[in-house]
Amino acid sequence: MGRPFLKMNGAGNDFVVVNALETPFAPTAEQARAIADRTTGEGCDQLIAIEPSGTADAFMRVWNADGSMVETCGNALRCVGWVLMESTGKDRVLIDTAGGPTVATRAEDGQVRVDMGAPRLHWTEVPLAEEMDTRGIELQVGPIDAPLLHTPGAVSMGNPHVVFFVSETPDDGFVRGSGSLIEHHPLFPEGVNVGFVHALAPDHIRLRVWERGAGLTKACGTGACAALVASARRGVTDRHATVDVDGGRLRIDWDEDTGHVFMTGPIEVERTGVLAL
Ligand SMILES: N[C@H](CCC[C@H](N)C(=O)O)C(=O)O
Repeated sequence: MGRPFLKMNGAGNDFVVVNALETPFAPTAEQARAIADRTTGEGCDQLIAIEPSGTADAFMRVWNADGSMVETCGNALRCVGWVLMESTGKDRVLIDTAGGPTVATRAEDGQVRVDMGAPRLHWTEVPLAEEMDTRGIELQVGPIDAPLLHTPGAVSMGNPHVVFFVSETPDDGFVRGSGSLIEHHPLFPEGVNVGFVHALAPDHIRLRVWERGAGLTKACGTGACAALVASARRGVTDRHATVDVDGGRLRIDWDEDTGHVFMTGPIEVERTGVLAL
């Protein structure tokens, strides 16, 4: 018995989305990895399940391409928010995740806005393996006397992020080489998503991300949120910025009153399919 799914993306970050509101969906890590495989499976950055929730319109479960189950996924929240709003006729839906509750609403031009909640900024919340100032942690890559990368910010959006500030947009080789090195660095007990911020203006960032468990992706929603928060904390940008990622453009706002981070961006339904589980 096959399992229907929607193939979707948010700014190019792509997902296989399974509606598990009526029928449970519990793939093993190996099955999740096989689905995500771009050669022999459906191919996606993350596998997503929309599950029932006693406290929200739905619970969103996330598996990375490597089969690991993780806390949350910003771009997928926008896609799942769209699916739920379309199916219920609502303009606002509450989506719970292992990284905390979020609210999705319709935005202009068919885009979806998600309230990602407040960033978690204490070293124990990222988490880090030792106490550090998360505005600029003691981590460097490359020669001791001339590091290629150093003093990044660290932020959790429900999932762990380290954010480096670079003076030019890094190429694929640099992102892959340094990202894969840092993803499993012992300073990050739960691993980490690695962002590279090239600040173009106080309200404009170019961002590339090496994702924990998925590698170099076209966009990372929580990564864009973490990048804006880390940049604002360092005075590199304001609290409101356009974030250009490989697959498109996101708008990130770190609200002064609520302390919540809002992400607005496009969603796309690419196709439907059936999983041969
Ligand atoms: N790789 C992330 C999960 C997906 C995040 C990303 N795709 C997003 O849009 O936030 C992690 O292991 O925490």
